[in-house]
Amino acid sequence: MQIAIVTGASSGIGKEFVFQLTKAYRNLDEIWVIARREERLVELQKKLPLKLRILTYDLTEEGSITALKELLAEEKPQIKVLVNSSGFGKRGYFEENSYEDIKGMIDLNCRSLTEITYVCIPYMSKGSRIIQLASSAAFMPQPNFAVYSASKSFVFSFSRALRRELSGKGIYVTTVCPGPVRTEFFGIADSECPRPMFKDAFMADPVKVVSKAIRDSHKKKEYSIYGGVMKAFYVLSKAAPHRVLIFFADKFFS
Ligand SMILES: NC(=O)C1=CN([C@@H]2O[C@H](COP(=O)(O)OP(=O)(O)OC[C@H]3O[C@@H](n4cnc5c(N)ncnc54)[C@H](OP(=O)(O)O)[C@@H]3O)[C@@H](O)[C@H]2O)C=CC1
Ligand SMILES: CC(=O)[C@H](N)C(=O)O
Repeated sequence: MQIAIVTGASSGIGKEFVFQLTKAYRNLDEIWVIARREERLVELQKKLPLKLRILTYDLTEEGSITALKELLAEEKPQIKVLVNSSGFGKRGYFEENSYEDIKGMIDLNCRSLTEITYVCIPYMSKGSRIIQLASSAAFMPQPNFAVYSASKSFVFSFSRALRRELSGKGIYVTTVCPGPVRTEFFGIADSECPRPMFKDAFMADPVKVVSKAIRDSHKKKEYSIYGGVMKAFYVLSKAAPHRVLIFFADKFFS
């Protein structure tokens, strides 16, 4: 059985991946979709011809990835694509964030992504793809979004090294680093601290971000950055001293 696995499939970027993978990978037998909101996943199934395996997991809960591991051992599928899209961020100064949110960001964005990748690799082979959702927030430390941006730097760093390690097996890892994308993400992220207004000017369409990510993954690209502004930001984050960028980010953009 050939499958794709998509985490964060109940909303936003993950959900869009499910739609677009159905068209981009014609030989899939199933897409395994992971999120907490089962009703959303059931609704998604109604819109798709391909069978979805609905896995209602809270990935921060002990045992959820063990359940996935056991299911993989039982079904022994060939994983053609893994998309790790579950994630959340909470804006605000570190000491003002609740520790529950801080721990949750690290747990979901870093630990669960790492563990899912680990349990899936044994079921991948030459030509399989891993698509990891990092963010443009990975490019430099961001005051007022400190733990989120650090969690995404982890994803970016881990995934680029993993790409090298897996290249001998013909498994390709692409890290997706979007700027702001119009999804439900901001309902949670901005609930206690509004986002800087300028972000609204760069809000991208998830359809375009995902379409580029799938194209870049097919081209075996190391990373996928949608839009000229975010590409320029990436170059700036490489060229300018982070001390200076962090100062301006805190003063004008937090
Ligand atoms: N939107 C943006 O501007 C950007 C987003 N990103 C990244 O892209 C990824 C997707 O974000 P986006 O689609 O925008 O956000 P959404 O809020 O729209 O989707 C987040 C997804 O993660 C799932 N999720 C959240 N918590 C858990 C949990 N504990 N266990 C299992 N699943 C969970 C949600 O499902 P449910 O609630 O049903 O569990 C949902 O499907 C994230 O990693 C985000 O950091 C990167 C750059 C920009
Ligand atoms: C939420 C994100 O990850 C985005 N890159 C942003 O900085 O708004």
